Amino acid sequence: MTFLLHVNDVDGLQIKKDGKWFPVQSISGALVINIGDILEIVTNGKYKSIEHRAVINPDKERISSAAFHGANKSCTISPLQELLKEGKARYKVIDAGEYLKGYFAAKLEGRSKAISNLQEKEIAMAHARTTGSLPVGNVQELAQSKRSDEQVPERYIRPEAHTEEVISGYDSTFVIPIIDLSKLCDPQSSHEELVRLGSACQQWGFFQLINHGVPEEVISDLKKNISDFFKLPLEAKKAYSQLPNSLEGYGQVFVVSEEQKLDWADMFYLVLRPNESRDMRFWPACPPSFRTSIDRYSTETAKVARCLLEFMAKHLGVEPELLLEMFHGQPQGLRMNYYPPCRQANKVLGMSPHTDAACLTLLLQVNDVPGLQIRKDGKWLALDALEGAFIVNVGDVLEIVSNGKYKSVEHRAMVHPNRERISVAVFHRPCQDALIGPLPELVKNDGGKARYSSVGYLDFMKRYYSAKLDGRNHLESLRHEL
Ligand SMILES: O=C(O)CCC(=O)C(=O)O
Ligand SMILES: [Fe+2]
Repeated sequence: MTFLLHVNDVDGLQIKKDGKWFPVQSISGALVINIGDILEIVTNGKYKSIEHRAVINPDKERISSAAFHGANKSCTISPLQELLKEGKARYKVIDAGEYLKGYFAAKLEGRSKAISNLQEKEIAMAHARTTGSLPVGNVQELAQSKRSDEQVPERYIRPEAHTEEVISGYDSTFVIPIIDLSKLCDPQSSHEELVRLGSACQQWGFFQLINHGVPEEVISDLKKNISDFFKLPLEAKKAYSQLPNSLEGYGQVFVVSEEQKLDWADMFYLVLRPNESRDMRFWPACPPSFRTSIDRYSTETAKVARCLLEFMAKHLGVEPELLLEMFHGQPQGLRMNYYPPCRQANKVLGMSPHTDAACLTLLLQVNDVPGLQIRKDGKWLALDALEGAFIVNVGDVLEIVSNGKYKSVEHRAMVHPNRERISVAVFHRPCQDALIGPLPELVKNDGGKARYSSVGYLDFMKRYYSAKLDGRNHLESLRHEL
């Protein structure tokens, strides 16, 4: 937004309207306010950034003063998510710094080329890649409609699902670490447990968290509500279906092309924190206690995540505030994953190999059906979830922020031949305007070597979704060769 002041009350400003130039008659003492390119993009084109120019007065000098209110150079510019609910994104996502470069380079071409270049022409696919998922059929329904001797559709057949070696966690060298939060909090045992926590994040990227302090009934209420929700008739669940261009609600994630192979699962995603970003339309009203149990679970898991981040900062040797300020308001999302049974379980995948984008994920197995596998030394390791423990894993953001000390590890989910499997993950992410890059303290300790480029969080997420099916490739694209 620009505020223009006519310093000596001589007019000369003209704006282009419907292809013609119109003079602006200034009112003494008033400011002329105009919308700039960034606001046009952010409002998804609802507000207009209009071309204007200044003409010279034959007799009088003219002086004006403009105050520009711009975007922070480190943020990412894109249409506001809220405004995309009913429609398409009309502009691409871009870093403010990049945008300004394009702006000055194209400055002399009127309505800056920078903004026209950002206008989306063929938006449907591009946008599915950044935020939404292409619609695909409901897998629970598909599974129920199949006779036992019927083949699953070709799009679900994954030859790679069972060609790689899988080891199960009975060999003690392959048991993922167990971290005790009560020991971390107890001064007597804290140091020793902190060393174990650090080593789990560095060597494994995964651990199971016990004695985490989340009341048992908070967990059991949520588990019961989730199981009951997925038992509802399809129509009742579909009341919460994802809208185009959004991941929130009931549907799928990561489907970005019509050719792509599909996962044998349905998903339900909700934004939980900060509280003001909750969209209650998507919060199931059935079972009746569901909303309350999600809310309580959200509060409790956010506490655990904050506590873990503080200990991780301590282990990394940085001021906890430096890490925590990226997570101001503790943004949090929740995903329920429903994997129907599949007679050809050994031919399908519940969830393709991926890393989690967020900083820290807390995962619960809702029923006692195993299926999670993590990549360890080039093999897949099947994980045995401990009753009552959270499976915690380091996401991409934490790998980057820790300058590569902590590892974001690939994992996938398998399907059971005759039992449904349900899991629920809470993702703790940085604020929308955070710049994702290695913490300067850690870079300093690493002899000044930043192992990753810094990018705005939204730009990072765009890369994440578009590279989703390539395992860790989006992370590799940010990694510096050192
Ligand atoms: O269902 C699982 O065990 C894994 C789920 C998962 O990795 C995710 O939701 O990101
Ligand atoms: Fe995951």
